[in-house]
Amino acid sequence: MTNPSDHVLIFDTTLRDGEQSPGATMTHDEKLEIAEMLDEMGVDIIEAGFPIASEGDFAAVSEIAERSQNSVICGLSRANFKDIDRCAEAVRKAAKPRIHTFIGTSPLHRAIPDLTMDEMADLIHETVSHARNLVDDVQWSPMDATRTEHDYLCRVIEIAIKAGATTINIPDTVGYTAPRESADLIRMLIERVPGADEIVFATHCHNDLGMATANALAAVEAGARQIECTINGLGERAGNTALEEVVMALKVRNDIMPFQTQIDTTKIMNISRRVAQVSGFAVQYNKAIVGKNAFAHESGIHQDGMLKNPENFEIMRPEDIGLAGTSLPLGKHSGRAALKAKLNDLGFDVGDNQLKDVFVRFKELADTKKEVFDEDIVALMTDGTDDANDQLQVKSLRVIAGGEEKNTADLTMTVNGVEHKVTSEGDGPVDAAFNCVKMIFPHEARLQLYQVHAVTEGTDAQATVSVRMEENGKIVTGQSSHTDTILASVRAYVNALNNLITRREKTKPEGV
Ligand SMILES: CC(=O)SCCNC(=O)CCNC(=O)[C@H](O)C(C)(C)COP(=O)(O)OP(=O)(O)OC[C@H]1O[C@@H](n2cnc3c(N)ncnc32)[C@H](O)[C@@H]1OP(=O)(O)O
Ligand SMILES: CC(C)C(=O)C(=O)O
Repeated sequence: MTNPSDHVLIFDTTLRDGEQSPGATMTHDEKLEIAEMLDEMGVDIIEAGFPIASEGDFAAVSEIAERSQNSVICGLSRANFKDIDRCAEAVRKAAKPRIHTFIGTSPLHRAIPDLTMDEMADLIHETVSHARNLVDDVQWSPMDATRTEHDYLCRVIEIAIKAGATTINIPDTVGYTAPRESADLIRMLIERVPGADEIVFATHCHNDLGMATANALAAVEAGARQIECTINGLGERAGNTALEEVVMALKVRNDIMPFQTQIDTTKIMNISRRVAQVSGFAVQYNKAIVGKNAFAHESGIHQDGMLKNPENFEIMRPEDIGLAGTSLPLGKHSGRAALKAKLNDLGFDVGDNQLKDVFVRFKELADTKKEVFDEDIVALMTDGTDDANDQLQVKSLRVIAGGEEKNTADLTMTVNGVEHKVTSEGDGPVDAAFNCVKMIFPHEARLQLYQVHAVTEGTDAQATVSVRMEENGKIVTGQSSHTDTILASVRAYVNALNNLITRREKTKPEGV
């Protein structure tokens, strides 16, 4: 018989098993902050640390116990009185204290303290009884349960229940089990262990084979009613079951997994970011639920589908986990629908022809950049170059720069449709390229300002170049943006010259 209750308790062990990830150590204050966030988001039980491990761990568990408002506060202890007493002392001030004690029961783990099966059974009875004399809420774990002989597992769980354990946790310590086996194990224990219906079975899965979430959910379907998990799946080796994954799976697929948690899912994103910061473990981009790309769509077909109806490509709303919304980052796979939506967002009202033109330049840019940012789009829209009616047009540019030698540029430009190719030297690549322009289009205009700034971050950022020139007291400007700074410079310069030509024509005396 499976457990008839549909409420699944969420036991978070970010501060204990999560902190055991090499390098994830958190400071005292960071632990208090994370515990407060867990408490506020509705976590039923917080495993705050391993009090015997160090003075620091003891202090953190004690202070979290004192401060917690809603959650049960739990500490871990080995199967000895010293650990259990220290743990009891640490959780003493909690409104709802829990002692969690464990010992490895599989053949491999029984060999560590070198105990016979009977000796270990006696030790379990003594230690769980001792813990139960100190607090009412005792959790016991047969470490490496999934590699423990079933008969022995049933025997020691029965002993722990009789000694007063109120929660029996079934750890898949080395991430070895698989969903069907995880469910069968819980079902077998519920059927065979006397007193199983009096306690809560918990599932504690590791992710060594990438199955922690699936194994935890399978255990719940078989009757477990407590999931042990961590924020971002932090934990020993490949980590633990990720809290955000099991909670959202139960929410999104409640039709086939009709279980409830009391987690306020809108707080997920915030705590995920904070745990990533304090642990120093960045969340991978494609991580389920909390990865940067979990609610981002770059490809045109998906973006178009998302704009028509978000349900086309999203099974949950970003707001459900506390994100402001879906993002449709623009890149080389994007299409016109997303570009138009972005232009509208940025305040540009474009007609079909202009969209067609901008789209061509956008694709050219996207081919040279990983991601096209809002600033890149603004730069594309305000770029003064590439007007088909311009008298001067840059066709190609090649520069040889660096080293001791003078820099050289080869420029091909058309003047009123006639192609010119020249080569020139200069004091730098920009100077060499500008000298080429002067050879093709000689003029007396003075360069007053030449300014470059990166529109976005990174070495593939677009550079926006602004040029100001003066001729007979008249000022003209030119602008261009490109990931190639030298090309942007030449195009800005030529843009200013085209504006100068237009200005000359407008101001020339009539009849001349
Ligand atoms: C699967 C898990 O996540 S289990 C939790 C793992 N977490 C940690 O280990 C983090 C905290 N641990 C620590 O700070 C230290 O290991 C301490 C303070 C607990 C112990 O430190 P030490 O006394 O130096 O022992 P050490 O770490 O070298 O070895 C562990 C000892 O605990 C014993 N032990 C391990 N598990 C248990 C257990 N459940 N019950 C009783 N004894 C145990 C081992 O047999 C070994 O004993 P020994 O020293 O007599 O050989
Ligand atoms: C202490 C136990 C629950 C544990 O962390 C494990 O077995 O992975």
